[in-house]
Amino acid sequence: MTAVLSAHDLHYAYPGEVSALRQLSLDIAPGRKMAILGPNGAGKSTLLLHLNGSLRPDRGEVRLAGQPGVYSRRGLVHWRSRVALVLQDPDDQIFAATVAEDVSFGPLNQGLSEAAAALRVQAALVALGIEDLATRSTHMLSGGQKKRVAIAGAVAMEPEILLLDEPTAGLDREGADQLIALLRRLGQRGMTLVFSTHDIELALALADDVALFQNGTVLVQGEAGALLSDPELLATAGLRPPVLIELWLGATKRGLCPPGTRTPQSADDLLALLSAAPLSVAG
Ligand SMILES: Nc1ncnc2c1ncn2[C@@H]1O[C@H](COP(=O)(O)OP(=O)(O)OP(=O)(O)O)[C@@H](O)[C@H]1O
Repeated sequence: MTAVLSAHDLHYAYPGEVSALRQLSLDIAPGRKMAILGPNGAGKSTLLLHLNGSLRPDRGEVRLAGQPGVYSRRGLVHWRSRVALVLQDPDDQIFAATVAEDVSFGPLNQGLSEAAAALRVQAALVALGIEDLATRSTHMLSGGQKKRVAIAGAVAMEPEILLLDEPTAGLDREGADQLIALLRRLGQRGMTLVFSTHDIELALALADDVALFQNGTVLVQGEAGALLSDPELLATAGLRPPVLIELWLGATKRGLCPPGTRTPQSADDLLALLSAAPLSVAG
């Protein structure tokens, strides 16, 4: 399998700073949802900025479908039409006067006609559940609304790969749940998703794959179910398994869950496993 996007031995230091990325290698498989999981300051945002060519590594290489990234103006337009990035702070991303204008920026920049861009805008606003905000001034939005507008702007570009920096930060529970559902739908349509988070529960709920990040490098990457249910491995990154996994591991140890089953990703998954256990053991 060729990675759709990959990083090879990246090194990067901000001007005057100690290094933010070191010896970082990562493979992103097509059509998968990957969590970049790590604590504050680990370098997650810096990595995402490299993955769409916004930052250029001091050493190493980012490859798009196996080809080295091209940093010329034309190369970057092509790169960013395939790999869209949603920044952590929507105020860094939104600059047009109205929501519809802002969301149309990407498609128009891709060379679409006004009419084709308008269709993309409408579809993205519907997908994010914010079609009623189309004509609103971007200055008059709440933080959560701005976040959705920023995501709509990226979705409207119909990228192959969508990078999201802390996508649920600043959203309330309902907003976060809606966003997770949307990202799952985009994943089902074949879009590759890469999101950074320090929230291990979000990684479990959404990711197929996880890259454990610490001090500017990837400690390990692997399938989410296996990685998030390995307490020793997680401890090396200063993390504990998600609560659901701790319950599942404890229940399996006590014979309340059949061994060797798939890692549960939700409370419903765990309840199904518990109800499948033989009554004589469970009782
Ligand atoms: N613009 C910048 N100039 C200088 N140093 C920076 C800049 N942005 C980030 N850094 C430094 O680079 C390192 C990695 O930061 P980065 O924002 O990539 O981490 P992160 O894992 O995304 O953190 P968080 O979860 O807090 O967003 C940190 O030490 C940070 O202080």
